[in-house]
Amino acid sequence: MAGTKTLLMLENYIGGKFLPCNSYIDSYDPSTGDVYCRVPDSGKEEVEAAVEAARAAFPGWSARSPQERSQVLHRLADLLEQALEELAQAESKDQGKTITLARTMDIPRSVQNFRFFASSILHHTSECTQMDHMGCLHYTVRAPVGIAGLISPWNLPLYLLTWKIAPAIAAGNTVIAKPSELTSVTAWMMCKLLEKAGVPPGVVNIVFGTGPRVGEALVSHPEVPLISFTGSQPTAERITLLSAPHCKRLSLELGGKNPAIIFEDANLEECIPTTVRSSFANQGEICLCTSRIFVQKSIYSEFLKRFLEATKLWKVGIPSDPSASMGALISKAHLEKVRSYIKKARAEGAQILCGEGVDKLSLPPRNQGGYFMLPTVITDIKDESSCMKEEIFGPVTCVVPFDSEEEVIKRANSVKYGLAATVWSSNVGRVHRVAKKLQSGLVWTNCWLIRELNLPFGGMKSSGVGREGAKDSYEFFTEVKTITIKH
Ligand SMILES: NC(=O)C1=CN([C@@H]2O[C@H](COP(=O)(O)OP(=O)(O)OC[C@H]3O[C@@H](n4cnc5c(N)ncnc54)[C@H](O)[C@@H]3O)[C@@H](O)[C@H]2O)C=CC1
Ligand SMILES: N/C(=C\C=C\C(=O)O)C(=O)O
Repeated sequence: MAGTKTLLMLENYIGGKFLPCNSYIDSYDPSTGDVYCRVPDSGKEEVEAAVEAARAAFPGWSARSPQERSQVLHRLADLLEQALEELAQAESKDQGKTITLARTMDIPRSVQNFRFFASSILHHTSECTQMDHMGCLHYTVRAPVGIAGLISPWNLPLYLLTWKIAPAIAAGNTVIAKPSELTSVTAWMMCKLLEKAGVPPGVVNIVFGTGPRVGEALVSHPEVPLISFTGSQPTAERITLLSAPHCKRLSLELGGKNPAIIFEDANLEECIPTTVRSSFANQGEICLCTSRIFVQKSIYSEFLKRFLEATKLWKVGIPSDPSASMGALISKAHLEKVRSYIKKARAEGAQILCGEGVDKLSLPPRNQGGYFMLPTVITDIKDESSCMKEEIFGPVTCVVPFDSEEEVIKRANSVKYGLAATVWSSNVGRVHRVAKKLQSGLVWTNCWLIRELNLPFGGMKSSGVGREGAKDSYEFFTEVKTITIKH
């Protein structure tokens, strides 16, 4: 355990108060491998306190009008925006991502999440049907469910946490959120803004700590009727199991093994830089990242040559370097896991064309213990290989050739995941046809990660259960009732 003198010490935020914890976990700076922060190691006791606070806050918060709640969300968005630079610096240090990505994507999107749901909550309508022959009118009303349990991962820390908190409180719920123990700092910083934004005590409670301790205490608590989770599939299975005795409502956003399908008529000028980005953005640690690139045979050699050239320009640097395209991976354990996939691929006879084990990484002496690796491109690999089947969640992508449309759809669909696919072609008919046949909750054609927050976001098959977005999140975070009036 590290000495505590110079370390950043986080506290839980419960009932509008910062509260210390009995025990703490070390949190590492991924760019150096040094402990720099200590995170509360909360458990059942803290969840109990948070439930009490959330329960007490619920009647007042849920009774406010959507307009009143919307104003609070707008104020919070403004305060986050004012603190953008400070939050971006903190996110980059805590997660290992580049400062540029934190400044241009993570924190702006966190701000947008509050603004978006502050607006969308004002525009929902309910349903009404007539049954004149029975002299009846039927209509629906929606009400917040109660205390929402929100569990978020380490890859897009504030971005994904706010994507859950914003719709939950906009709809009138109170929440208990548990960020990843690996990246808790920006959630704690946001807590400092809640009172000023006008969020009443107990509406947003944040308990820090590990999944098995505080995560499970939250999921198992009988007074938390709904859980929204983003993370890995094995954890989702555990959450499902623990929620089953209480019949909880679950939203599960899980992993992907996302294909990019590149047809011979693709615009390679646009396709290549976008596919480099979709493979390696945020060190490949986004569930939407491309990890299987299928290229039509007639352009395979040209694509591979140009893709490799572009990948080699994707600069790995320390997170604070504004010219870096990629920073450090989240943890030593994760770096080792990602490297193990490359080892396996090599042992199976695949070719590693660039990156890990091929090129040399150059880092300042202070960062030699950081969790860095180069973007890695694998080829000559079989569809059955674990690199082509399992989520690696790192800067590794496989490039393989295909012949026909029918063949590539079958191969793209041949994994257990179904989250996000990209299709590159200038043939509009083909683009529609292929998009429709892919088993994927999201299909981007001739682009990647252009988000329309109104529309459903989520995966098929093992990539998840449920959807998030304006209407979908509203429906998840509210209980619907059908009322019949006989007149
Ligand atoms: N969005 C995604 O698709 C993500 C996928 N992953 C995948 O998962 C792999 C493992 O990463 P992890 O950090 O271990 O993901 P994870 O699924 O274990 O962690 C996500 C969140 O769940 C919590 N958690 C863990 N165990 C829990 C439990 N038993 N009950 C309640 N909450 C629990 C964690 O503390 C964290 O807040 C990655 O290598 C990657 O492949 C990881 C993060 C995000
Ligand atoms: N859920 C994830 C990304 C979501 C992105 C978005 O909503 O735009 C993930 O990487 O886990």
